[in-house]
Amino acid sequence: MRLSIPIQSHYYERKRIMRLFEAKNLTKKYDKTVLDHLDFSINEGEVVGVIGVSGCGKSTLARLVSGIEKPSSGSLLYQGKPVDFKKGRKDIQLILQNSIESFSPRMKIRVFLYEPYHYFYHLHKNEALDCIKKILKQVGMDESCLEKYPHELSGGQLQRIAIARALIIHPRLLICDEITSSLDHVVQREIIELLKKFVEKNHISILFISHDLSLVHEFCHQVLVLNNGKIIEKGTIQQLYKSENEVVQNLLKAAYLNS
Ligand SMILES: Nc1ncnc2c1ncn2[C@@H]1O[C@H](COP(=O)(O)OP(=O)(O)OP(=O)(O)O)[C@@H](O)[C@H]1O
Repeated sequence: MRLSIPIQSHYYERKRIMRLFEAKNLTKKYDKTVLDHLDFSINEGEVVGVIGVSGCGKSTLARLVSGIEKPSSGSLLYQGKPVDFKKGRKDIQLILQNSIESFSPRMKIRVFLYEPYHYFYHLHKNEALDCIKKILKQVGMDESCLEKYPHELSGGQLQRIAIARALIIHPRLLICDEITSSLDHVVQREIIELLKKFVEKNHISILFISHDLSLVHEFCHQVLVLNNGKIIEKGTIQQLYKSENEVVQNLLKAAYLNS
């Protein structure tokens, strides 16, 4: 009993430092309630998966966490304080399923990758070029892509460029909304391996939205199951396999049948 106070307070301190992002009572209503009082947190260096059937609110969640849309009620905390999306724009980045939509068709990849250096770091083009070459190497692309337009690259290559651009900004939290859905299995694995390296090396956190449970299994430390806008289960994927919730069991069964 005498030992419990220091141990608990030490543990609490550690937890407090590690917690990067928190959603409390997060609610979004359009004509109906799409997200209903969600509570969850993401620690530094943690990959949190979000799964659930189509229409359960996954992309809406991505838009709220990335600040594209405002919640109807509830709060979003970053390092324990309400997220200031103007100031914190750099720290939280979103990558979408169809990267081609985030590219301007008339903008060469070189310009697309230079923009964040200019906007966030005020770097001159020549100074940025060295950094761009480095990050391209890290995402497994070579310099020849710099003079190309988006339509000249494959879906997998564009997704790597989108990841490169997000990483240039040095985010602490990366939100990935179905980023591998339109890619074949080999490229999907390559993208996951790439992200794993960034998590390990740079200790970034990821909110990983996916309907592919095998990727979630392989990549995520913790998983949230959304259903009708509510979190119906959270835990490791191993814990989900033990869930008695019928919706969770059906999701796992469907994943097994599709694999
Ligand atoms: N801007 C909006 N206005 C009104 N309703 C919306 C809006 N955006 C999303 N919705 C509704 O919110 C619900 C959740 O949509 P959302 O796209 O978040 O689901 P999802 O789980 O990502 O689906 P999917 O897996 O099919 O992409 C849907 O019923 C959708 O019609």
